[in-house]
Amino acid sequence: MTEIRSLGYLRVQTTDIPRWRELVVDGLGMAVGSGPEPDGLYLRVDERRSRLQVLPGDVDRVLAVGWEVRDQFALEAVREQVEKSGVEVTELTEEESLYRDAERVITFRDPSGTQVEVFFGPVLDHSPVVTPHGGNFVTGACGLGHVVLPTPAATETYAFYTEVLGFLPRGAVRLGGPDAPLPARRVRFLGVNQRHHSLAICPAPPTEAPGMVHLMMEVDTLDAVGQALDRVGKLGFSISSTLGRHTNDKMVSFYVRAPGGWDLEFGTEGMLVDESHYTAEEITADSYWGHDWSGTEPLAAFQQ
Ligand SMILES: Cc1ccc(O)c(O)c1CC[C@@H]1C(=O)CC[C@]2(C)C(=O)CC[C@@H]12
Ligand SMILES: [Fe+2]
Repeated sequence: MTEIRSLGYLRVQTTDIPRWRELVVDGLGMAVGSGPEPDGLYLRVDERRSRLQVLPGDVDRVLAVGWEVRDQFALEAVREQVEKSGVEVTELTEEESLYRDAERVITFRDPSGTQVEVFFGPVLDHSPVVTPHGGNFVTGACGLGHVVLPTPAATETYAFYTEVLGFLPRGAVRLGGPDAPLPARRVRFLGVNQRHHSLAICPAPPTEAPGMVHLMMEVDTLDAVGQALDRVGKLGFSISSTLGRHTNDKMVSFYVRAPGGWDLEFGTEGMLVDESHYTAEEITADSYWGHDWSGTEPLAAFQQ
C-alpha cells in the first residue's frame, strides 16, 4: 500500500499571470489565496492556504507536482523507497518548504523528468473560502484532483509510480482505440485514494520543458460546471473538449486550454472507488457522450 494519501498541490510557472487569473478566478471560480511570493497567484479551493500556485517566470512550464503523506514517518518511508530504486532524493530547506506551505518536503524527478515533491504538514487557512461565483470544490481525502502527465518513457514511469511509490493501477485506455495496430499504447490511470485516478500517464513525444496534459478539479454540482463553461467561453478561452461523461470515473467534465498549452479539466460527479471490490479495467471509449475534442488546439506536450 502506498504512503501517498492524495494529490496535494500543483506549482506552475507562466509568462502571463493576468490571463491565468482570468481563467482560474473569473472563469473557473477559484478563490484568490495568499502565499509568500508577492507576484505569485495562489489559488484556494478549501482550507489549505493554496492548492494551485501560479508563479511568474520567463517560460510556461510545470514546476512540481506535490503529493501528500500522513506525517514525517511516511515521508521517510517514501524517501527510502525512492533512494532504494536508485533515484536521488533532495530534502528542501525549511525556507523552501515554507514556500510550499508544508512542514517538510522531499523532491526527486520521476523517469519522465517531472519534478515530484512529497510533503507532510500542509499549512491551513481557516478563513471562509469565498469563491467568486459560489462554487464548492470537492477535495478532502480525495485531494486536489488529478493530473495527466505526458511521457516519452511510459513503461518506466508506470513502473516507478506503481512499484516504487505504490500507486494503485486504476485501468487504462488504448490510444487510437481498441482496433489500433499493436503494440498497444495505453494511457494508464493510477489512484491513491477513493478518487478514481489522481494521476494518469499519457505516452507523448519528448519535449524540452516538463509538461502537463491536464489538471482536473472537481466541483459539487453540474450547474457549477455548466456555469464555469459559460464563463470561460465568454472570457475567450479555447474549449479543448466539450462537456461529456467519462466511462471510467463517470465524471461529467469539459476541458479548457490554459496559457502554457495544456488543459484544465473541470468536472463533477466523479465516482468513489471501493478497493474491496475494484479491479482495473480497460475502457474502449473515453466517454458515454460528449467530449468532442475536434475543436482542440495542439497540446504543447505533443509538439516536438
Ligand atoms: C479517457 C479519460 C478518462 C478520464 C479522464 O479524467 C480523462 O481525462 C480521460 C482523457 C485522457 C486523455 C486526454 O486528456 C487527452 C486526449 C487523450 C490522450 C486521448 O486521445 C485518449 C485519452 C485522452
Ligand atoms: Fe482527466
